[in-house]
Amino acid sequence: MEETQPVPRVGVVLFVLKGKSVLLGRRRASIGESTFALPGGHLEFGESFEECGARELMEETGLEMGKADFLTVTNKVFLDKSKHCHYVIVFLRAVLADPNQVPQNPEPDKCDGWDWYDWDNLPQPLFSTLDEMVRSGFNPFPST
Ligand SMILES: Nc1nc2c([nH]c(=O)n2[C@H]2C[C@H](O)[C@@H](COP(=O)(O)OP(=O)(O)OP(=O)(O)O)O2)c(=O)[nH]1
Ligand SMILES: [Mg+2]
Repeated sequence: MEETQPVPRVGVVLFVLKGKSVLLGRRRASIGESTFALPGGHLEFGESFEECGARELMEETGLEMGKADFLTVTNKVFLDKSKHCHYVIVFLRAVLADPNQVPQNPEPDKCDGWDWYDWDNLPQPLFSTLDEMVRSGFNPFPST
């Protein structure tokens, strides 16, 4: 039988911003279990980064994405417990199509729920990639 070699995967992750707040949810997933993370997921065949971000946001929170811009990219190997993965993650900054939309939690097996958190008072623990970005001084807000 042919053996499948592990390969790097591409993820698209969103900093959804509202005022000075960012949308986070506590993960229920093997990587980053119980940590606060941004919405996002795996890029599917043929998708643009924006299409992937909008699809993942809708699937995970029921929210409709508005304008989105490229922010940064990371290249990270996760050696979590028994699961080893390698991700290239494209981070987008996004706003909601309608800022009055309220996040839902259609995937309760994957997330405890979504809420807005002040950037200057983020919850802990943060998902490792996000934690590293915050510690390095990364700021997703547009410079005025
Ligand atoms: N959702 C999310 N993923 C992140 C963040 N930072 C980061 O490096 N990632 C990486 C690790 C994740 O395993 C990978 C893909 O995101 P995900 O696990 O949410 O993927 P998904 O929604 O498609 O999940 P699934 O359907 O496979 O369960 O992106 C983050 O803040 N949020
Ligand atoms: Mg996800």
